[in-house]
Amino acid sequence: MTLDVDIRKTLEAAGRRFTLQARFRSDSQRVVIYGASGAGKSMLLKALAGLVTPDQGRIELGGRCLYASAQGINLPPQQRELAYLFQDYALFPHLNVRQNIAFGLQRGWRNPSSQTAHATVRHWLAALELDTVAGQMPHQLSGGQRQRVALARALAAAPRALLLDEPFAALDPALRQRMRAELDKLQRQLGIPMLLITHDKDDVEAFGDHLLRMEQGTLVDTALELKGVTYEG
Ligand SMILES: Nc1ncnc2c1ncn2[C@@H]1O[C@H](COP(=O)(O)OP(=O)(O)OP(=O)(O)O)[C@@H](O)[C@H]1O
Repeated sequence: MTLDVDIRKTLEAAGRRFTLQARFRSDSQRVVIYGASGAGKSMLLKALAGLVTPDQGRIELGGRCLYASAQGINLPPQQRELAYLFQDYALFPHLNVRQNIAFGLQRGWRNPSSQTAHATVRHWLAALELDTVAGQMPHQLSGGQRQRVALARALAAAPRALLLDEPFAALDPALRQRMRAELDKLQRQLGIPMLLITHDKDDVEAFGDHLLRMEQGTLVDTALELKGVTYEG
């Protein structure tokens, strides 16, 4: 699936100005955006998801226009069919594992029953080895389990692509390695395109089939750099 992005956004706060400029095109199933803290990675991911509106530009995924300032197109997040995995997983603390996953299924379904036994929920509980903790609340889970629940909730909605914000940052080093291997396997099984932002070189090695570097708000396509193509931002 081709992701085609050309956006610009300027933010100003306390006399400081930050400009995000991102232009890239990728057919890769595994895109990694690498950069230091504050470089603008999260802002780019949020712009793709529809959580931040660029000042100008366009975003296309698989030939479908998600945003185009010139045409006044700006699909709301729920119509973009993208799953967003937040750095802290953002699980609903008052819902158990089964309910959290069910929440991903039906937009606007605010209160799924605790006995929800929807086939899709069962599928994702099994796929991510969460059967035994299905009735537990998020605070009763380990870090790795929490991440799996967030992934299951994201994937239950059958998104067209998965956006991951520092997916392993909240885990201790040993678990990080294991969860990296699990995500690697899952992504290959599902064949779902994913775009991951990180400042961790190990994530780049594991998932960076197409690597882009974010530097002070500007995106540099390392594939083009290697080919000697000048990037104009
Ligand atoms: N609402 C805002 N108003 C003004 N500036 C902002 C706002 N939100 C973020 N910024 C600035 O935009 C820049 C990019 O922030 P962003 O969160 O995208 O960085 P990041 O690369 O994801 O960093 P990290 O890895 O620490 O999450 C930062 O310098 C930040 O200070």
